Amino acid sequence: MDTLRLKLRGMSCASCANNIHQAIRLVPGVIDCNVNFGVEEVTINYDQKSTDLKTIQAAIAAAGYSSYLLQEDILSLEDELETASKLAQERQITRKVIVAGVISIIMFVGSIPMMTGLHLPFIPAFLHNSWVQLLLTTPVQFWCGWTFYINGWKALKHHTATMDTLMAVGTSAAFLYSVFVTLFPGFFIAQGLMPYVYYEVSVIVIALILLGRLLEYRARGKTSEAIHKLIGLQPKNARVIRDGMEMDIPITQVRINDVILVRPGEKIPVDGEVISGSSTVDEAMVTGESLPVQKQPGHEVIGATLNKTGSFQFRATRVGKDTFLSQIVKLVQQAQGSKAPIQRLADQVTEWFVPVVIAIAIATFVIWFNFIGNLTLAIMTTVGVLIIACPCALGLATPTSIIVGTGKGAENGILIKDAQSLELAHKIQTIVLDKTGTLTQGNPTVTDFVSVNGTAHENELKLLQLVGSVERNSEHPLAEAVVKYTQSQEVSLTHTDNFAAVPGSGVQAVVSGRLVQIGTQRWMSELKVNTDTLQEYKQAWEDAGKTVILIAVDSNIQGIMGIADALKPSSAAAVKALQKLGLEVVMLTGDNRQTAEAIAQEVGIQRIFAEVRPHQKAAMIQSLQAETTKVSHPQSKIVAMVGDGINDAPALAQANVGIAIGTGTDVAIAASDITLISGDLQGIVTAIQLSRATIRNIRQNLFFAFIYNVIGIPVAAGILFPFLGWFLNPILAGAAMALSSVSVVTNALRLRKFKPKITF
Ligand SMILES: Nc1ncnc2c1ncn2[C@@H]1O[C@H](COP(=O)(O)OP(=O)(O)OP(=O)(O)O)[C@@H](O)[C@H]1O
Ligand SMILES: [Cu+]
Ligand SMILES: [Mg+2]
Repeated sequence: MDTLRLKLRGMSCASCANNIHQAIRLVPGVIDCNVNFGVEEVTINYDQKSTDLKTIQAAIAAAGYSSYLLQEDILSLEDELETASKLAQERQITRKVIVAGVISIIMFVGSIPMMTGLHLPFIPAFLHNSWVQLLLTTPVQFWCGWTFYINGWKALKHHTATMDTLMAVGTSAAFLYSVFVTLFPGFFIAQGLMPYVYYEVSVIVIALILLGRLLEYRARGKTSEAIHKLIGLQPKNARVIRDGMEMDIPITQVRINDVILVRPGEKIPVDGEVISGSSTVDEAMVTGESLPVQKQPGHEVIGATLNKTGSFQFRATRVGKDTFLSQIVKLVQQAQGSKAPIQRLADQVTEWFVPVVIAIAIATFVIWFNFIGNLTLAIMTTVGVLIIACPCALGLATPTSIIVGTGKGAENGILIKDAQSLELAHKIQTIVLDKTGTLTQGNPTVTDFVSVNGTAHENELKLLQLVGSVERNSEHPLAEAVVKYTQSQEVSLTHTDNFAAVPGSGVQAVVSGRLVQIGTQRWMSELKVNTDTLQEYKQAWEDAGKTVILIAVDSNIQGIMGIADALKPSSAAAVKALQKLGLEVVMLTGDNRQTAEAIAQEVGIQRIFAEVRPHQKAAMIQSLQAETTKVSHPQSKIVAMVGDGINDAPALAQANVGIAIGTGTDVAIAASDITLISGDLQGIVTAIQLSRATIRNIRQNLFFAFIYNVIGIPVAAGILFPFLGWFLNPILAGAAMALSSVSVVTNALRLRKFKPKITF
């Protein structure tokens, strides 16, 4: 299966998105596709054996829309041609709005004496002549309103209808009716009807709808502000040292392994590893981490972050579309193009909307004309229904909020994989935190070491040599800490045989013919190693929240080590904030129960699952999900898992929302639904707050979008006429339509003001 992302052109409302969706689905070999009206993009999953880009593009073209492949290098903004065509389009709409607007005003002013019955000498009477009005209306109808005809026709050819269809039919009806009255006034007089013309209906409605589109178009540009900011972070040039020469080159020419010089106050151009010099770097724009980070040789630097105090040289490790920034941008773009489950309802409504509306319009006409016999009212109510009914705001309601919400997340160092995860996050009931690397800094250090054979330096060193030699083979963070410790004691490590790691228990190997085993108390018991002599140390260290590992040589206990891993400074506050949000916070760890309890107490967690083997972690999540909230209404709980991404992957996948902690550049973005770029747990709180704010915003939008239609259609159809004597003037219907899209997008833009609330 292959995935393809195309930019789309020519959509005017959600019905268009629906049409494109249908057209692509019908291409043999397409597995599924997702058209996003908000970002004007489509994501297509297809089988590359049975179809290709050309066929799919042809299908889109046949449906009346254009498409082109998104650029490989996402960091370069849309190319100039694209920007120019966008500007030209905007200018064209603006011109039409002005023409339609000016003519609207003239016609409105011209009809004042007629409407009010006043004699106003400064308003020339000829303005109300129907032939003059016909002359004024024609350019608006057929120049300003031309796109409605074009798009309506395209849709008709595919046996569908869109907003443009409704607009074309609606305004044409008002226009043609007026032309008929202008030509044959006698026909109406003979029937006892006044020969009124309604040219201004068509003109003003076209002006309003175009104005609405223009405002919506502009506002929608602002929804992706966050991503433009991210892209704009990338510096243009890099100062590389090649063949001993310093030179400034464009960032696109930087290659892997180039040595790059960065001076104080400069942006770091690409990702890399410091080779000389030192400095502090402000990474806030990428990781969300507000404190500057110390950098020394061996440390990784992230492209687009800001160098503060010192100068240094680094070796480029990732360039172009592989940089961390590019990955973030790509991820955010994908998330913005994805569909939130909450949109399903809106989609279903849109799918049925246009045919249903046309049916209501016909019914309205038939009732007013055939049963009541009033042609004028019949025409006006039908036009009103056609104009108020457009579901365009409905198509914007969800995507615009999602675009702003995911962008806002990225600004705060929270990468959200798709709209679904963003939506689900506000429903989380239980949150499971991994201990090591999540609550703690993940920088374990050996703090205590005791050997059974007393403290004679000689004996200690001998044992350390065995321990270090074995642990050198292991990738576990604890092993790293042990090796570091042995190095600090200047023991030389030796060769080992038959190394084996027992996940969740420990490691073993043979060193100079002796079997060395290092691991948990439980494992020692399983191995029948008596550890009684060291219990006192074990108790004391575990109570202090340290991880204890025992060392056995040839099945005899030889030593014990205490390893401390400091809590992240933010952990306790974050746990408290999560509990305040009403979530149950649970700790999950492979470590010993006592150690776990000590840590849990420090951060304020009551529920602990300790000594959980790596392969059991996913099952633990499953059992938490199975816990039901109410007995009468069994509903599984929404559980989030927070882990360091790599070894917790199965648990992250099992959880409803998997949140990975990715510190610096080592992010396992793919494994999780949400990635906190900096290790700060406050990010979880922010993510949940953001999810809540976004969902609230979407609900408001859906309300705004629906309310106009729900109230507008029956009123336009004339339901109130028998009681109050009024129906919705088509002009008001046009105003309501324009207002609905604009109010939805404006409301979505309010989300830009989202700020994480830090609670203590
Ligand atoms: N390489 C090793 N050397 C010594 N002990 C080890 C090693 N690997 C695992 N252990 C022992 O097994 C225990 C469980 O390890 P595991 O990797 O499952 O969890 P963890 O990393 O300690 O904690 P968490 O689940 O919070 O990440 C460790 O606490 C340690 O006592
Ligand atoms: Cu509309
Ligand atoms: Mg671990």
